[in-house]
Amino acid sequence: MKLLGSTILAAAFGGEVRPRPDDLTGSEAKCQPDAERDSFTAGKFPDNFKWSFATAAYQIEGAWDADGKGKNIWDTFSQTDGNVQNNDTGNDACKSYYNMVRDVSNMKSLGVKDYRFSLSWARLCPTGKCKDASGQEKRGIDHYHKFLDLLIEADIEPFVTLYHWDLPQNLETTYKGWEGAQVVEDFGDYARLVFSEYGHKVKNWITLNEAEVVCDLGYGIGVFAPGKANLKSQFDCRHHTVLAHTKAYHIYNDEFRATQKGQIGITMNTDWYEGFNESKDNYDAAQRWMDLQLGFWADPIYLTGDYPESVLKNNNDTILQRFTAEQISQNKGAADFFGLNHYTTRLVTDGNAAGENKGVDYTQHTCPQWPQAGSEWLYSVPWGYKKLLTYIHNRYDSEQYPIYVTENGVSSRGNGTDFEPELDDQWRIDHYTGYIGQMKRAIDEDKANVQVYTAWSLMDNFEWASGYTERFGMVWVNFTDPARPTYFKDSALFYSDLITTNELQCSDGTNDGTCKAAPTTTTAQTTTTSSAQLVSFSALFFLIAQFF
Ligand SMILES: CCCCCCCCCCCCC/C=C/[C@@H](O)[C@@H](N)CO[C@@H]1O[C@H](CO)[C@H](O)[C@H](O)[C@H]1O
Repeated sequence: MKLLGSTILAAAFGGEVRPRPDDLTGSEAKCQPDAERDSFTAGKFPDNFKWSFATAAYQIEGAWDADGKGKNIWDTFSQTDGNVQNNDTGNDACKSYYNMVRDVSNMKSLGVKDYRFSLSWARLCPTGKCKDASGQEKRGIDHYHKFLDLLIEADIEPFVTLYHWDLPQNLETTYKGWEGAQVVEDFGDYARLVFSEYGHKVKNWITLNEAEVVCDLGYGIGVFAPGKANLKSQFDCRHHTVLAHTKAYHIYNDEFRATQKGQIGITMNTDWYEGFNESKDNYDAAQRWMDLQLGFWADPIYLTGDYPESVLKNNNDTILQRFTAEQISQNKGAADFFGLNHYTTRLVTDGNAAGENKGVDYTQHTCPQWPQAGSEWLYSVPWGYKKLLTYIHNRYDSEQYPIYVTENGVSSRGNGTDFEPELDDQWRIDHYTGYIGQMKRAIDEDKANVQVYTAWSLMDNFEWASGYTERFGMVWVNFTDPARPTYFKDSALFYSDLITTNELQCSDGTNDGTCKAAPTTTTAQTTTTSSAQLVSFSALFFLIAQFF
């Protein structure tokens, strides 16, 4: 493996480069290279460390109306013109519903031992109502039995996510989905069905994937399903996701744990938010972002049972429902591990508001030096990952709640076509090497108890509102060919090597324990995006950044 120059790295990330919202000049201290901060170590990982791949049902399965499956909110959203780039849908996606053997055999060839995937709620219970047999769909239930049997036969351990964004449409139509309190009960019934059906085959359960994205993008600004834009809807959704997780945890704990002997947790997503400089106001502003994006779920479950102080202080009870004393005691400690999805970093400044808004506002910034991936929001900043892991270790006690990294990865955009697959993704290997190296530092230097690392994703798939324009996979999928042939990218071989040896090599192939991070540079602006798109993406990001 060769260390590529940073210009190539930056250009190859996307092929087609996105507009950037950077407002920093790059001369700011935290944008500058820092040898100590940016270097990372190679070498062996702890024994029993698990290397996994992740996917999600709606993003890979297709077969959107096969075998009695009910419609879900992403079917509705993507089948409505104008919601997804190119009006792409997940109707067929990677056709994994029909290609279970292909997916398992790809993993087997790569030496994969652990695989995270999600169940489609509406495949098991078409209306979302799972309480009794009349609401359940046997063909859907049988499908996942077959898939689990294939995994087990291939010696691949399943990590199963119950909810990865595809809420049965009926629940959205009947009581506004995650806005309605009834969703907590219905999610509990769904969880009970899943544990009782599959609990003898599955020992690792993840209740919800990225509730923050579900609620903020789906109900708060409406760029994801179900496409609502309302502050109260967003916070009702947030509140109900905490309660839904806690409900499922206690069902597992009380009814299944003793016999099934598995573990259960939630997966939260967060960027690393770093004070722009050492000023206390900026440090506090960054902490407020951490509280809102991560602490909203992590504090109730792993710390106090209740929302972080800044969240309680800055949101009155007409917006944010408060937990009862009983709920607080049910929330606290309701997990066996700390599931984390992490992709990128932001610098934060305080809004400098006075009066009653003091300590409320903040602004995010990115450095022009940070290489941008194929997704506009994703900048490659490996040092932020180490800081985040250390923060989680200290604040949420990773000795008690081991950290399972359930997603980390990087996208390309526009490089290669289905007819000319771009399988040389050394830039992706360099990105993973940097992030995994910084994770190793957090483990070795700061004693963060990280036990699982999961790459997003096994294969290219339906990237939500971006459709098929962004590729996160280590396996290339030809979305034009009805047979959906797949090809290993170079990164798949890199990851396979990591799984087999449990040892990280530096990008230049050396392994003396001290790799130097690849220098970074501004992404080359060779965009082919139209100016109309530039305006809309910038506007969208302005909206997201200003939202809270
Ligand atoms: C014609 C209309 C086009 C509209 C285009 C809208 C684009 C919206 C972009 C929204 C920005 C998203 C920011 C969120 C980022 C991440 O937190 C989030 N995507 C992480 O979620 C996980 O990401 C994986 C890769 O993105 C993967 O998709 C997985 O399912 C998620 O768990």
